[in-house]
Amino acid sequence: MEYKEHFLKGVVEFFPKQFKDNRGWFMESFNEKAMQQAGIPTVFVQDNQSVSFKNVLRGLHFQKPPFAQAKLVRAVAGRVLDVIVDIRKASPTYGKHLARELNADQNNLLYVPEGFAHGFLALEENSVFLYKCSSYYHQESESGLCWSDPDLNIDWGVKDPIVSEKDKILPAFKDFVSPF
Ligand SMILES: Cc1cn([C@H]2C[C@H](O)[C@@H](COP(=O)(O)OP(=O)(O)O[C@H]3O[C@H](C)C(=O)[C@H](O)[C@H]3O)O2)c(=O)[nH]c1=O
Repeated sequence: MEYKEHFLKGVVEFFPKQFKDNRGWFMESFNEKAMQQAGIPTVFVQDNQSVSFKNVLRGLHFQKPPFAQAKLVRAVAGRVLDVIVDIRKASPTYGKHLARELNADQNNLLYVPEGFAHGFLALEENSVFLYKCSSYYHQESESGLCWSDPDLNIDWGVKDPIVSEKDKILPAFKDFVSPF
């Protein structure tokens, strides 16, 4: 499977080959060997799926160690703007973010290591987001950062997304002490 390493260390984007014929198309959406070839040692234990109306923004979320999660994320329907923020204190790209469109045409997948806050904006109605996690959900370990934080300076392309009450009160980056 073709892949590309991004400037944030450990972040890899995969581009599965689509086999098209007169019935439609086929692709391998996950292949452990492809992960190993990209130098990713992760074992996944949980799949998550969410459906979002257009302009829904979920994030920026992470689980604190020892329940930190690496994720392999993709849009299986619609389009999303996926954003990850490096919150690894010792990283030279601490506080920097990557924004990538994930869509059901390209079927690109993004591998997000532990130590990143993650969120996405649904660019189309009923965008279906499917992702693998390397640790189980642990509600008490959930944390996050404010999606519109001025210091993170993320251009989401929308001014007034639909955000959960929980996400509306996530902390500012300037007050943040990373657990990574
Ligand atoms: C994440 C999760 C949630 N839940 C329950 C808890 C709530 O009752 C309900 C909705 O959860 P939440 O509002 O946290 O869902 P999202 O806002 O989509 O959260 C996710 O959004 C961003 C994009 C992420 O990267 C994380 O995986 C995750 O935080 O599902 C579970 O039962 N298991 C789970 O693994």
